[in-house]
Amino acid sequence: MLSFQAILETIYKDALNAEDKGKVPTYIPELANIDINSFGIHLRTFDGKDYGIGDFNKKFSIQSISKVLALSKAISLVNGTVWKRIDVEPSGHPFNQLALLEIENGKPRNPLINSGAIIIADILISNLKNPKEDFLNYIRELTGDNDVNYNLTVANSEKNTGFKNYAAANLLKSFKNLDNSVDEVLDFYFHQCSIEMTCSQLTKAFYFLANKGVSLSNKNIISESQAKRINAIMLTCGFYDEAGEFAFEVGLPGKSGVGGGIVALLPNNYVITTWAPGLNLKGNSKLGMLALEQFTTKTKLSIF
Ligand SMILES: NC(=O)CC[C@H](N)C(=O)O
Repeated sequence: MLSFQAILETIYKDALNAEDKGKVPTYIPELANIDINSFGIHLRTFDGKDYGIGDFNKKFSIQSISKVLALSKAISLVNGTVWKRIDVEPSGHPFNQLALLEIENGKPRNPLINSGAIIIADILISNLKNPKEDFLNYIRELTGDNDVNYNLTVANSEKNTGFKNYAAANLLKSFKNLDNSVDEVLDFYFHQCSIEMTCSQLTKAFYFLANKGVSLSNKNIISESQAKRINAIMLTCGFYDEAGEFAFEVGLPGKSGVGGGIVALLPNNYVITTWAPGLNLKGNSKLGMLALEQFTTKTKLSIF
């Protein structure tokens, strides 16, 4: 097999030549300004090596990738409560779809679609002393790097335009599945989505999920069984109505965000992050998916 660096270089070159790079999202105005030609990949293997190419040290908006870290924090605080309020089934629908939520009486299909993540935000607000500060510190600790911050312009941009998230939170409230006020929960949720990180920071932050719940700095974040379950949820729900396609093409648990990032991992083996801001019609990074499909095909390192 070629070296990991050589494989990343081939994938990188091929992806840059792709004719269709997808489209940057415009529904969050701040994200529409990002250069569609940005592209980075970062890989960390369990023998302690790491490999990067392109814009892997440039910060981007992690958006829905934050949902996995918020879920991990909530589970570490109140495991049982989470599953009384949210299900663990793929939705087969876009991340911000509301119809199912109404039909299913305010119990979101899973914690990685917006309605589920809004409940996780509610749980964190109820259980953290200083929610926004504590959550940011949690991510800094996972990453081993204090240079991780909220982007307040992006958070405000979403606050002014996130009408569907307001609708979801109001629906949850009407079904009595939201303890705190709609405004307070969405303020936290928009901040959480606005966090900016690089590919290499995200690879570090997600290490504990590939490592039985133990972080890069050897701290027990969640139990081995909880890590297994979060990976199962990423595999079945991490890409909304494209989760099947991602499992089919790539074969790894992972999570995407509309900022163009994707983090994926092979337990006990590696964590990989890609960033390419152009999205496909389902809201997942077009080149990121292509690159990861190539990576697991060329290395034969997937869960299947
Ligand atoms: N898929 C995403 O990354 C969506 C996150 C975005 N902040 C939203 O709520 O719409």
